Amino acid sequence: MTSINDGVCAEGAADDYTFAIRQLMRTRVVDVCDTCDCPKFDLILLGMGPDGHVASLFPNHPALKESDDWITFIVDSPESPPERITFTLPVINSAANVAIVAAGSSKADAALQAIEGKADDGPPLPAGLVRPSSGKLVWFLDSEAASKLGNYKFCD
Ligand SMILES: O=C(O)[C@H](O)[C@@H](O)[C@H](O)[C@H](O)COP(=O)(O)O
Repeated sequence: MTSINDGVCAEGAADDYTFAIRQLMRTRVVDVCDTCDCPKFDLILLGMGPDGHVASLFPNHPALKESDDWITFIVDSPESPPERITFTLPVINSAANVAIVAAGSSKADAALQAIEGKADDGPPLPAGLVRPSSGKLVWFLDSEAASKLGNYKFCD
């Protein structure tokens, strides 16, 4: 378990967390992605906000485009707390397995847009940008969160 250093600023915490992950890769606790230098986690488990954010990657935020750093920081999160650190999309998309869990009707529009890309013409939601390059993505939705999806078979 690697905890976030909350005794430093967000930028320092992101650097410390990156260092910790690098150590885990050196000691082979965490694999390296086959196609890039990112860590390859066995499983990344994500919640999704009603706005479609995952991790602390919010819609239209520049952190969504971060492609150099494994872990980045933000100081202007639209949700409290404003200062956060987050895995970047390249790390999430390097995982062997990614699970996104969403429950409740407040997630229905974002689930539709992320999974089917249909809700509006805006840019893709962060959750819709989760596309593991060689891993598996599984969504876990309750019936309310899945209520706007078409053509899906649901298990009980
Ligand atoms: O501070 C945050 O960014 C949120 O707490 C968050 O990331 C959360 O995981 C989702 O909003 C889904 O949460 P629920 O599944 O509990 O609705």
